[in-house]
Formats: sequence, C-alpha cells, structure tokens
Amino acid sequence: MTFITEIKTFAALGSGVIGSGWVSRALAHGLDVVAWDPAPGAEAALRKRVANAWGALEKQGLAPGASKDRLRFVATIEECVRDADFIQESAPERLDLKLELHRKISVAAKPDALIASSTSGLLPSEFYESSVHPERCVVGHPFNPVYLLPLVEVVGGKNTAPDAVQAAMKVYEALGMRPLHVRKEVPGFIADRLLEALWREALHLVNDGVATTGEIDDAIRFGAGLRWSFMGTFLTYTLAGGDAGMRHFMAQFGPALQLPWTYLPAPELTDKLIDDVVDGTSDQLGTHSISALERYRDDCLLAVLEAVKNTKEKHGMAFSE
Ligand SMILES: NC(=O)C1=CN([C@@H]2O[C@H](COP(=O)(O)OP(=O)(O)OC[C@H]3O[C@@H](n4cnc5c(N)ncnc54)[C@H](O)[C@@H]3O)[C@@H](O)[C@H]2O)C=CC1
Ligand SMILES: C[N+](C)(C)CC(=O)CC(=O)[O-]
Repeated sequence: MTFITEIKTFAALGSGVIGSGWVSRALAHGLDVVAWDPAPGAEAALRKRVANAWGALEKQGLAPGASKDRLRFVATIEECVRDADFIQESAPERLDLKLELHRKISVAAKPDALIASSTSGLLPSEFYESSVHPERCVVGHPFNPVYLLPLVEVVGGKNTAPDAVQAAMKVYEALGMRPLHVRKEVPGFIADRLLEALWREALHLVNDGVATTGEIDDAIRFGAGLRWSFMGTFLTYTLAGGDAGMRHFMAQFGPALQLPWTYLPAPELTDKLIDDVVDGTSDQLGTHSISALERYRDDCLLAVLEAVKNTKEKHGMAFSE
C-alpha cells in the first residue's frame, strides 16, 4: 500500500500546547491547516498561540506562501480530517479517549492518509486497536516547542506497515524535522524514558530539601544542558575517558553506578512536594508571563540551533548528523 507523502493539507486534532505547535510548524511550511478541538474558546486560544510563535518562525524563515491565514478551525472531527493528506492527533494523554478518537478519525480519513499521534508514551498497538486501516497509523512524538525543535520519535504498532513508518518520516523531514525511528514499541519510547529519569531525580532532590527548583535548573543549564545540544551522553562520556575512551570511562565510573546516588522509584507526590515545586518555579518565573518566556525560549533556541548548524558546517557535518 502507498501512503500520501506529498502533503498540502495538514489536519490537527487537539490544539493545546502541542497541537498548536504542530499547527504553527505546518503553517510556516506553507501548508493549509485544518484544526479541531472540543474545548470552548479553543479557536481563539489556538490563534493566540500561533501568533506568539510566528515571530520566531519568521526569524527562522517561512516557506513561500506560508501564512497564518491558511488555518481553518472546524466544528467536527469528520470535517477536520476528510480532505487531509496527513493527520496529527494531540489530544489529552488518556488511552480511552485516544482509542475512541482514533476510531472516528480513521473512519472519516482518506484511506491512504497517514495518521499520527503525539502521545508521549502510550502504545500505538493499544490506542489504534479500533482504527480502520491501522497499517497507516503511527506515533509521531514531538518536543516542545514543536515549531522549533527538530526531533520527532516515530513509532509503529503491531499493525503498522513498515512503509508507513518510512512515509511518516519523509513527511516530518519535509516539515523540517529530524525523525528518529523507535524500532521497539516500549512505553515512554526513548527520549521520555531519559527525561523522566532526570525529572524523577530532580523531584527527589526537592523532596529531600537538597536543592530548590531554581538551583536544580542552574545545575542543568550551566553544565550538561549546554553540551547536550550538540553531543549526547554516550559520546560526551567517551571523550571524558580521555585517549583511552569509553572502555576506560566504564572501568572508572561504571562501578559508581552501584553507589546509591540515584533512586529508581518516584517520590510520593505529597501536597508539600507539589507546593515546593510550584512555589519554586513561581520564584523562577518572577514577573515574566508564560508567553514572554516562550518568546525568550524561542530566541535562545534559534540562537543555539544557528550556532550548532554553523559549527557543524565548519567541521563538514550536516545538521542532522
Ligand atoms: N506538553 C508536552 O510537553 C508534550 C505533550 N505531548 C503529547 O501531546 C498530547 C497533547 O498534550 P498537550 O498539548 O500538552 O495537552 P493540552 O492539555 O495542552 O492540550 C490538549 C488539547 O486537547 C483538547 N481535547 C480535549 N478532549 C479532546 C478530544 N476528545 N479530542 C481532541 N482534543 C481534545 C483539549 O481541549 C486541549 O486543547 C498528549 O498526548 C501528550 O502526551 C507530546 C510531547 C510533549
Ligand atoms: C513531559 N512530557 C512527557 C510530556 C514531555 C514530552 O513528551 C517531551 C518534551 O517536550 O519534553
């Protein structure tokens, strides 16, 4: 079976933080976008979020013909997906909700239109169970802000055709992304397993009174966070082993993994821990609004992306390497 990969119309179901990020990215790439979200006031909220992202997208460069006016907000799931060449669902992270939503989407969609879910870690074999033509259904897990960060994890379920995974990766590449095929269907995929481990330890540090949320964020952004934008943990640690490389690093620091540095189970989310995290992050926010911080974050990301791209070019490397 062949799937549509030259797309003109992008459908977005669910237009919260992630859905609006997909809408912004698709509009910036010169596509027509049709969106649906059942919440009252969703259209106005979506247009506001797109407007807040647009400045960064203009700085990055819009595709010919790209316009915020090519967004159409519709009243039903069927209207949203009927003429779509590619469908991206970004509804709340609930298995029952996604199962029912995908049944309806797949009945109304063109049979060769790829259907993707933004889920952070639910299993496609489960929530595409009632879908028609499940062979074209994948996970396309993005990272916030979706309109700037290139990574998208692509995961197939037990009924997904291998060609559909390849086709979805082609579509995401055309949207300026760096798809990563997660070859085994596991909860949390690759990136969220890593992010969750970090976040769990951060919550323990707050819970144990070791550090505030601000101090923990400083430990990330002035250290490992800087190098993570161009080199991952494995290659970084290979260099940390000196000329002897990873084998020496494993011999030196591997045994430390047996020391009780980290906890595996998550801390109990007591009211005190939740308050400490909320109060700590309120202090970090200060007087800045969320939308002002989104624009600040976007500017920082554009600068980092540009710097990494230019430096890779100097070393004869492509951005995707
Ligand atoms: N927020 C994040 O950092 C990330 C979230 N995701 C995933 O994206 C998906 C959406 O998450 P967010 O955008 O963060 O949530 P959100 O809460 O910001 O947005 C969810 C939207 O779905 C709408 N909605 C409610 N019921 C619906 C239904 N039956 N059908 C369609 N839409 C419905 C809501 O009105 C809301 O606008 C989830 O699967 C989540 O795991 C993926 C990557 C990162
Ligand atoms: C917290 N989260 C699991 C929803 C995060 C993601 O899925 C990816 C991201 O943007 O960090």
